[in-house]
Amino acid sequence: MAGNDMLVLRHVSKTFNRGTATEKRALHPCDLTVERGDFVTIIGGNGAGKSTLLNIIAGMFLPDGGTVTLDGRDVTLLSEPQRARYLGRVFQDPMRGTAADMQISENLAMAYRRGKRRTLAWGVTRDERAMFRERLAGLGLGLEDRLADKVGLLSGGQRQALTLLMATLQKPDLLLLDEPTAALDPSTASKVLGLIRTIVGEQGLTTFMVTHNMADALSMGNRLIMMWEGRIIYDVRGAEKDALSVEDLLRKFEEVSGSALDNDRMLLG
Ligand SMILES: Nc1ncnc2c1ncn2[C@@H]1O[C@H](COP(=O)(O)OP(=O)(O)OP(=O)(O)O)[C@@H](O)[C@H]1O
Repeated sequence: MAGNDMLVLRHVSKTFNRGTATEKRALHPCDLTVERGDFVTIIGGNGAGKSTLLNIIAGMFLPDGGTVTLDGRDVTLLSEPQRARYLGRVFQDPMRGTAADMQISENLAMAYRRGKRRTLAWGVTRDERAMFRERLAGLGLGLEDRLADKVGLLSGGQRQALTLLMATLQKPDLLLLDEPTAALDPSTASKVLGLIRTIVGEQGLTTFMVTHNMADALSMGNRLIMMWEGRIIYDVRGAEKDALSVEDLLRKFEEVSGSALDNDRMLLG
């Protein structure tokens, strides 16, 4: 394997409810190589297999066949908690990434200690607190003065920003963003996208971002993948991606699928 490949999927497939009336092939055998530092945006209609792909990478469930290799390690059979130390994840639901009844500093401490040997005494050290304050200040949301506040007091956008910070506090091999701004109002969404851009850029993180917003899929990242019916039908990067418009994406979708993109949630930007 080339040393620059961060994630390699080989013939990864997934069928739900096999052998029953509700059998659903969510992912046809799929091959994908993601280079270190790639920022891949993923678009596609409802049920195209985007979340299935992310969930297989995260170890939420095992593929029926194929292998997942992360930074040279075969992680195909590793459980989700075993994989968690290599991955950072932000979900669509702002409630999911953080513990509401714990303080901001405690949430950050949990993220910071992930994968390390637990210390016996619970409690946030003075050094950690200073580091958290500095990192929170970088978000530009005033959270650095609210370390002792319970996370449940924060707005959805603040929680997503905090989840993003937690997911990247220990530089992950791979950052998985599953529609991270879909539940936010447009101005908050654009702030969170700005933070994603900054943090990913600063750390040079290898990143996947599922989005229903075509304009965001075009403006973020260096590579774009389009999915349809459990297949990757378009994969474009660099200058070729930069030159694309939303209309180009719609045309591409029609060309490959033989149908217009019919999706209430698909935002054309
Ligand atoms: N746990 C599951 N059990 C049964 N079927 C599932 C499960 N998860 C996903 N599916 C089915 O697999 C297909 C792909 O779903 P997936 O969630 O990956 O699509 P998606 O592209 O993320 O769609 P959306 O944009 O609507 O979230 C869909 O038909 C879905 O109903």
